[in-house]
Amino acid sequence: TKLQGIELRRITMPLVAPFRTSFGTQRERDILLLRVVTDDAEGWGECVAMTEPLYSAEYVDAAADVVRRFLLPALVRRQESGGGLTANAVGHALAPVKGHRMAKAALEMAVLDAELRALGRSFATELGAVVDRVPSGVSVGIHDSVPELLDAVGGYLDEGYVRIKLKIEPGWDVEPVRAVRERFGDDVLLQVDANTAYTLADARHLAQLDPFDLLLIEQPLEEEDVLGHAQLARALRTPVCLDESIVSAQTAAAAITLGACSVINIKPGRVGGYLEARRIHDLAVAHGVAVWCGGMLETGLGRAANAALAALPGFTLPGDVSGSGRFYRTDVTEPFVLDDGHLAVPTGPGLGVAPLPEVLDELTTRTEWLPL
Ligand SMILES: O=C(O)CCC(=O)N[C@@H](C(=O)O)c1ccccc1
Repeated sequence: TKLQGIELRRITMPLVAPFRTSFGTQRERDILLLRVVTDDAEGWGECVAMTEPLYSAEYVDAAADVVRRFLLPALVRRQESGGGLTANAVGHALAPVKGHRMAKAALEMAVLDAELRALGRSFATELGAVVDRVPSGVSVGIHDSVPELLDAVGGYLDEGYVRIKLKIEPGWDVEPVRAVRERFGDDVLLQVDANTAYTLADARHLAQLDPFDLLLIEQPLEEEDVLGHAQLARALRTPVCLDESIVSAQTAAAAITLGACSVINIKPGRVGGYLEARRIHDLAVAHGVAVWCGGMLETGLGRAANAALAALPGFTLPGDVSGSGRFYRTDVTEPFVLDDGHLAVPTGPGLGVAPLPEVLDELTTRTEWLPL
């Protein structure tokens, strides 16, 4: 397919409630969307980078800049050298640029969406989905008090979410977990996410979570401390899951081999795209490591692609693939709505969803057309 140009579009979406994690509180999302126009179709990509580099080194202004100055020219060079621009070729064409995986993922996603729409094939079919609906877990932020947390958890369980993930940090960990277990019982699927907030010195403290039968503890240590996670895993009964540390199939292989994790949270943006996400899935399955699909407060565009990914056979744990209403009053696409604790995997060509023009225009803060 021949690329004609790319639109960079920034939208601002207010969150239905502040979302507090160990690295900060978010009240709105400033999102970069890419619209790729080819001879045959157009495709949408969503960059999951946040406004500030607090989750990882990427941030949305840098993503827009690296697309404009380095990633798009790399695609132009590839196209001018006669190489067809399929999604499979995008990763290779962008490889000389170091890092910026969320920006690369958004670009690959848009090219893949255009390619699949032209072929009339869904993301689910392309990626290898084996189910048509996926179980929805929900991520619950840090609250000001345990009663407020319990109200939030009760609300999500009433909505039908099949798994609860609690954000934790030093000073907000054992007590909220114990309170959730006491109020909602031992059968609720429950896990925690530290977003790198602890150190190895906290091992004995984190072992106090072992009696609560958690599915996993996610990314307790800093992203580069793979060996530390291997040591911590030996000190805990709760399975260790990695998020920020896993940026590629190569780092996933190393983490698994070093015993740093027994579960992996796959986020396509963090690893450079949906094709690399599938490689990590395949690798994890080969090693008997469970994977689940993480979330970055995506709009319905990223949510559609995540639901397709979460339908692959190795995604044996419920992911953070929540309904649109978890974060947004109005989604940029038709909203994803929980049905008996599950989301339907889109079946249409490409993402199977597209922005609603009037909503998109209302949310747009900036748009920029880059011709090739
Ligand atoms: O369901 C969702 O989309 C959010 C899930 C979630 O908690 N995401 C966290 C995370 O650390 O995984 C996050 C949110 C925003 C930005 C970075 C990270």
